[in-house]
Amino acid sequence: MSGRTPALTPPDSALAPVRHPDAPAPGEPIGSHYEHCFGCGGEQPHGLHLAAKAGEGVSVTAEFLVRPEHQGAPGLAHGGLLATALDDTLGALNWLLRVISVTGRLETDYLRPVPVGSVLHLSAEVTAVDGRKIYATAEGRLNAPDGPVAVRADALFVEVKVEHFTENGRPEEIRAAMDDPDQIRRVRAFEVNP
Ligand SMILES: CCCCCCCCCCCC(=O)SCCNC(=O)CCNC(=O)[C@H](O)C(C)(C)COP(=O)(O)OP(=O)(O)OC[C@H]1O[C@@H](n2cnc3c(N)ncnc32)[C@H](O)[C@@H]1OP(=O)(O)O
Repeated sequence: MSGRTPALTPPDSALAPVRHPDAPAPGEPIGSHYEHCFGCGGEQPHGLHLAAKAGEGVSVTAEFLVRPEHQGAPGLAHGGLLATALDDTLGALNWLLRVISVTGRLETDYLRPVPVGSVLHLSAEVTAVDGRKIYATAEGRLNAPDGPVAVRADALFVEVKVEHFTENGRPEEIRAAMDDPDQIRRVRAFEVNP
């Protein structure tokens, strides 16, 4: 198994993560931040449809049913999609910290093949915070929360302002999201920490 690169090792000055008082309660579904998100959006027909739940502390869990459209080799999940599943589960940690952050670096270990039809039980937690840098780790287990670990990742997320999205996203989608008459969807797409 690979070791962590220095960029993913929190410095001695890093602090333990703090669960936000308004974070969803353990066991509560987190829901999609954006309906067209490939990882968790309900309106992406070929998306992963990840359903994340808050865990204890600064952690989340999620499940991903590997469907035929997720194949790489015959009958096996594509590795890039497995990285996406890990990345999106890690992204859900934003709701526990109530900050907006994006993936800066993601290092993935593939430990076992993941057959089509498997349910990948994902879990992720923040391990340390250093200013805008959020260090986190995730793993995916086959077919049960205590099944064998098939994939794992270490990641660095970097806190950003909402302008990261509004100034860089394609204007059509930004406008559509901002004009969404559903206020909850509008807030989730743009304001993790209103
Ligand atoms: C609204 C709903 C939301 C909800 C959002 C939920 C989305 C969930 C989806 C899953 C998550 C994603 O896929 S997010 C999409 C994929 N990611 C992206 O598109 C990000 C693209 N990259 C960028 O925009 C940028 O590079 C940033 C924001 C990551 C960093 O740029 P910056 O803001 O200028 O900050 P910068 O000074 O460079 O970096 C800050 C600190 O982080 C460190 N750092 C930065 N990048 C790296 C890196 N790759 N490896 C190591 N370290 C790094 C720097 O050394 C520095 O450390 P020091 O000098 O301070 O020590």
